Amino acid sequence: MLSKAHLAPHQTARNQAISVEALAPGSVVVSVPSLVTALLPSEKGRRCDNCHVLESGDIRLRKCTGCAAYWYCGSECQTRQWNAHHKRVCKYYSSFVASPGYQGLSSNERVDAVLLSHLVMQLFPHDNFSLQAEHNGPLSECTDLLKGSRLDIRVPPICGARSKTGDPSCQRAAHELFSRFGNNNFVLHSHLNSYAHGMFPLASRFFNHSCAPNAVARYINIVSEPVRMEVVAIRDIAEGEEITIPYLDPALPRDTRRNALQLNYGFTCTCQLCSSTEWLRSIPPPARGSQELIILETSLRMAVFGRSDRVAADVVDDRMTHTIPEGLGPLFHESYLSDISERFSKASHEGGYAEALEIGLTQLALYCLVYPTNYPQIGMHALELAKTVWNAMVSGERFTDSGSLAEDAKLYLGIATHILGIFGPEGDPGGPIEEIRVLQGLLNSP
Ligand SMILES: C[S@@+](CC[C@H](N)C(=O)[O-])C[C@H]1O[C@@H](n2cnc3c(N)ncnc32)[C@H](O)[C@@H]1O
Repeated sequence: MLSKAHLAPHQTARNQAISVEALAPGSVVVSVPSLVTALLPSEKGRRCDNCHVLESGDIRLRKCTGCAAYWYCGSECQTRQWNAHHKRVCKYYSSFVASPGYQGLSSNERVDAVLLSHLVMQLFPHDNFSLQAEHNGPLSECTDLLKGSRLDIRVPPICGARSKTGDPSCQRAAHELFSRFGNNNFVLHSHLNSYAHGMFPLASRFFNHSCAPNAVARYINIVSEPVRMEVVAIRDIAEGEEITIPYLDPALPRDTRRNALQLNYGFTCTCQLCSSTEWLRSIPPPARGSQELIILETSLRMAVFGRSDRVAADVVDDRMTHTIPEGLGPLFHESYLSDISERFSKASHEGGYAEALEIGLTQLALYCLVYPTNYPQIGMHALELAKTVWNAMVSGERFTDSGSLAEDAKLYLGIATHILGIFGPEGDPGGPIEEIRVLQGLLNSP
């Protein structure tokens, strides 16, 4: 039992997390430390390998002199990780990453190979790879997790003394643990950008998936402490209601989500988004710039904002429920969202602000339909729009209705403030909440 949720039986998922009290948006349902993590290769040397804080003016990272591949913010983190698993990894790490077995893996698989190595070395410190776990210990927490449904898993090589890792009992233990990776592990993020993979067995044990979740995960980095995962309510959750989180991006097309959930987790999603969009077929959108596409995009903005040229402040009203109008099906094809995201990003960074603001508004309308209310990505996009409006205001680019630009910026900033305020700060210092504060100052200055 967690303080705000308890486990109850679930028809198909074994168990589910049920709220023991009414929760308001922004409430932290659970805060749990990581059992084990591994940084993405791009983050090595930028973050402490143990607590994952970023190098900064105040924090200087020092290399492990043994392997020259792990970095620490101080002796506390270095000692903790040494005792947890690094003393059994350090000597073998450089030959491990140069080995054909590791080199043949994709970048995600490489992170999981390192994560598995950390886990095995941590759980079996005396090379007794017995799976007979102590009740309530970390090994039993791991083996208590449901196994994934994939039959084709290929257990990656693990880093450590060859005489130990090649031992059949070690291989068996690695297989048992790895068979739970795909459907239980998490990708850690800071300001919604991924930086590591990690295991949080207690959170895995509790939270089922929904494409229309009422909670999301955020990650908290504190110097010299294990990264914490917090599950935060994004809307009102009633006492007795199931608390769910998204296992994948709900903005992915319905078929893509369903295939991925079936393949990796072995279930068919029956959430409100999946069941209300059964009619959606994969129809490609009309060509970019065509009249048909302009009509569809205008209808989309009308459906969400009640007008096509401007955002409506009440898109963040928790009582608003948006249903996807049937005629807009082609805008939910997988090529469309990636196309407009790319066009918005290009136009908002390179100028051509009028175009950026129109595409960005359409993207916001799409997000309001596919994401649940207060989903952090809606807030992040509203912030990008507010910044783009600000850039447009100071660029000197001429707009037919430039008088409303400052008002638009405030509307977008209001949406970002509301949603990202509920999500709260995550990961590294600065980030969107700081950007909102700066932009608010600029907009309010005379
Ligand atoms: C991280 S675990 C979630 C906790 C799990 N219910 C338990 O009792 O341990 C993930 C597994 O739960 C099940 N699951 C999660 N969400 C589900 C859903 N919406 N419908 C059916 N099964 C689900 C799947 O078996 C999936 O592989």
